[in-house]
Amino acid sequence: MLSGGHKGPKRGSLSLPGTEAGIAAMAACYKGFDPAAYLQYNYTAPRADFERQDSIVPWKLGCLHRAFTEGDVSGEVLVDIGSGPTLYQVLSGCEVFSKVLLTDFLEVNRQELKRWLQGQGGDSIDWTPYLQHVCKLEGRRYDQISARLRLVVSDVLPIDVHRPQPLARDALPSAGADCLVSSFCLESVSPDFPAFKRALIHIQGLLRPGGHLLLIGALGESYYLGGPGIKIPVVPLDEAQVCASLKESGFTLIRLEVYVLPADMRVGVDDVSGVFFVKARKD
Ligand SMILES: Nc1ncnc2c1ncn2[C@@H]1O[C@H](CN(CCC[C@H]2CNCc3c2ccc(Cl)c3Cl)CC[C@H](N)C(=O)O)[C@@H](O)[C@H]1O
Repeated sequence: MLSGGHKGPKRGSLSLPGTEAGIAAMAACYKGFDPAAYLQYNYTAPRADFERQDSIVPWKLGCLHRAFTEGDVSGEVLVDIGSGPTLYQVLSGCEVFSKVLLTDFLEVNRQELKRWLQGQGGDSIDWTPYLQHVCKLEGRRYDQISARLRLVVSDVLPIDVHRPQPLARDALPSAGADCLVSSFCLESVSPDFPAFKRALIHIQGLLRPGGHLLLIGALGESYYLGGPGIKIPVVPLDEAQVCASLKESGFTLIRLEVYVLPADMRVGVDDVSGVFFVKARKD
């Protein structure tokens, strides 16, 4: 109960003053997000150096490749939560699923993805090295993987993980998606740890029971640059908080892998110290 006998709103609702203000403040931070700069910061060398085993992007692609192809992940519908202007998250998944949905909060990011999918050129980044790397991992042909991606990615939808219903109602089958992938989203869009945990519960609701969650995130990060001078606060997480949040939101952890950033991967665009990869299943 709030002071003075005033009956406060029920716990965990969006209408808690601090929560609503914090979520609005995060949305305001994202107004200046610059997809081209963001891609430059995180998706070129050294963070995306395919000649280096200890580069972040090859590590992420390896985790996703193993998780999608070890035989337990199956179904029709894969949703990527908070895609940003990137599609590396679904390169392995697009071979397993016949319907892939990309999602983001910002129109500028959705436009970036739609542009690549239409194949008319003018992209902010050349995804060729990414597709070639995954082809090598999976023994697939380059022209086959890009055609497959354009075939199965059926939409790029707006999403807000702070809403109990993050997607439009008709976006998914009534049973939910068969698999979710989400990379660096929840901790980078939440004002605090309670909001991170609520967002995890919201996306859990998008998944059918027995469906899989492949979650990539930052450890020990407090900010990142979403563009020149666009400093976005991040909820600093440790492994214990990640594992506890998964358990609390109705997931069984299958595997947790951790990558510790070598010094030369710290390039001044954030203060992230590690990256986690989680494979989990909805109870
Ligand atoms: N309410 C909201 N609801 C839903 N989605 C929202 C909301 N609000 C904002 N978004 C959207 O989330 C997306 C977060 N986005 C940037 C953070 C990553 C960044 C910072 N942390 C360390 C790190 C990063 C990137 C690479 C590497 Cl290697 C590292 Cl270490 C992830 C994009 C993509 N998935 C990626 O993997 O790069 C963004 O596109 C928003 O538009």
